Amino acid sequence: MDGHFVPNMTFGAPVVTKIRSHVDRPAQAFGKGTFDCHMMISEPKKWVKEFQKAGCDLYCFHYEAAVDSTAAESPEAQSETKTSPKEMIKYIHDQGMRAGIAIKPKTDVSVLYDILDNSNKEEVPDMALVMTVEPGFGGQKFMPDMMPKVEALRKRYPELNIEVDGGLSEKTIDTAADAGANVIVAGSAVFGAQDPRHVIQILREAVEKRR
Ligand SMILES: O=C(CO)[C@@H](O)[C@H](O)COP(=O)(O)O
Repeated sequence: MDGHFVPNMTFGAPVVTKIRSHVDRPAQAFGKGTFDCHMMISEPKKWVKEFQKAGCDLYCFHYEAAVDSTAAESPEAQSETKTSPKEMIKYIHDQGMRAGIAIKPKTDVSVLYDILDNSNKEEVPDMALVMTVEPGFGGQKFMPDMMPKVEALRKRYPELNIEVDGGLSEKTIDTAADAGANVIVAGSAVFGAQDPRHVIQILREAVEKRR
């Protein structure tokens, strides 16, 4: 979080470097030890190389940060720092990382279809993240009305990694897993638990039993 794309700030690459020094790299894609860095930032391209050096395995940027809504009306207003989603994905792949693309709650899921249907695999994301809260703060309430987006993606892309983030817990996991989510982000439910391992196990089993 950069305090600009979202109204809050979190840590950057130095903290990722430090944690990486304690966690082995995953043996395979999405394996144990995967560092999935969700970049809630306005200039996602700027930090790709730095996060790659820090030990990030999957760099997930926001669709909304990679398109410039002012460009259609006024091409000269387009910021030089904007890079299209397809270019972003290729750039992330070129740095040896997997790529994820995230959408905020107000963004229609159909914006992802063109990106996912691309025949050039270098430009296709390895994961789509459907935000189930407005990004910016942990501890918010899960938005079940985001589930049609997950269902639509799962129906159209049976093999796609579909992540959900925001308000996931033992109470909401079945709704998300039923819709087709298979990558689960949980903050409060895990870090606030007396037995975090147990919560992780519940979340993991909910996804695995639907495979
Ligand atoms: O980062 C955000 C939103 O920006 C959060 O969604 C956390 O990543 C997950 O936190 P909980 O909702 O699980 O507390």
